[in-house]
Amino acid sequence: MNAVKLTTPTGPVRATIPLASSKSESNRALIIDALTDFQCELRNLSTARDTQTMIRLLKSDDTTADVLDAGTTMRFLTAYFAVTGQQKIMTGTPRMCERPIGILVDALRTLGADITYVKNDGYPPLQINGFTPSAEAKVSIRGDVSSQYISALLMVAPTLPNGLTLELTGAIGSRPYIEMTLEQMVYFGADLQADWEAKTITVKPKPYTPKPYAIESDWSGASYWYSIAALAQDETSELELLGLKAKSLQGDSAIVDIMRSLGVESTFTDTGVRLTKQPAATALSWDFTHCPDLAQTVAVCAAMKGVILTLTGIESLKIKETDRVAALQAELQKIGAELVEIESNHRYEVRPLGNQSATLPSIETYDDHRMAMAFAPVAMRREVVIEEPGVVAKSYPSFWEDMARITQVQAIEEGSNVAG
Ligand SMILES: O=C(O)C1=C[C@@H](OP(=O)(O)O)[C@@H](O)[C@H](O)C1
Ligand SMILES: C=C(OP(=O)(O)O)C(=O)O
Repeated sequence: MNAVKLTTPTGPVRATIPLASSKSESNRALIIDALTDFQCELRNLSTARDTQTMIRLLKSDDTTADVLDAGTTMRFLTAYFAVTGQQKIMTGTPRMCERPIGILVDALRTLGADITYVKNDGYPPLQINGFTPSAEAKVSIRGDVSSQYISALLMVAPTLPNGLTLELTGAIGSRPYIEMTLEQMVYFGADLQADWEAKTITVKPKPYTPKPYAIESDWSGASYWYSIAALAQDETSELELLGLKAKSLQGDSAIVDIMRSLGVESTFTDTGVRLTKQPAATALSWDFTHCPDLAQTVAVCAAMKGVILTLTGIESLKIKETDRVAALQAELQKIGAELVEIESNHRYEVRPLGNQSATLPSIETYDDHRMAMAFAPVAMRREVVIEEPGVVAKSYPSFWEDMARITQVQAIEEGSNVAG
């Protein structure tokens, strides 16, 4: 087995963490840059595999674009290649080919794209054959499956001859990601209007203006450090996370509010944010509709702290890198907690059972970077093994190097006994 064993630190946990930059902001900036013929100067692009894959595919003349496991790369490039009239086969990992894309393909077809499915209707791989702009400039689209379809359409909208009006139907999930898209578009000169009451977004046809753009550090990646601060046993522990701003485009900056209840105080500085410890609540309810990527972090943190956590808005977790609800249910048991469904597909509860087993827990990661990083902070309370640690490369390649700043990260070779 390929794994890492994490040791429990003795004494206060103190470190300055550089963090990866946001793959969400990076991938949007890259699409907009491509639409300006690569005239923007993008600074601090993410080293995340999802972003590096986007860079590689934007430069490639290959007819097959393999996005690996990168959801934004799949959705954003499908819209970009379609409206720029490129012939491409879009594919990815087996899991990517189980993640739905029919809602985006239907919308692009309405706008004039010729797209066919290579295997299963509604799922990658897809073949993009060309684009004949239709007179239609209005599209209705569901808002409750993935906001990435909406962001993908919005970013290409200024290049359409008649612009685009999107009518969002049903509940809207991950809204801060749509707002991030709109803010980046406006920065690059887009003319648009969003009416959240009427659930309508209108984008005028108008070319983007090339400009320099600097990407912020990743708040989703920061969440693991918040969990580490919350679980650190020494009350004088202190972490500084570099490159984060109080006013962020990223909805996952909600971790500041969530972690206040779990015992972490945030102080913003000129260089980032300083985390210190404060008393924690014994129970917490949180709606993750608009910050789904934080759910695993908070669930594991609550389980280890003995906090009863009620989670709502986690339906979309089932169609991400893995079924994250099922993965959490299986792995939380190994650290003496359970994730119980209270109300069908809507309300869940993390119940810490308080019976930590003496056996060293070995956490499976299901090809999901967030499973690895969400469970790593367990090491603040007890030794833990994280299997297939390389999964972190999707969003935060230097995660284990950063972990080594605060604790011992021991690589475990294939076939060795981890029970020691
Ligand atoms: O637009 C984005 O950058 C993202 C949107 C979210 O996906 P959904 O909109 O599918 O929830 C989030 O989970 C993902 O990690 C990144
Ligand atoms: C869901 C995620 O990414 P994507 O959907 O872009 O693969 C994530 O990073 O947690």
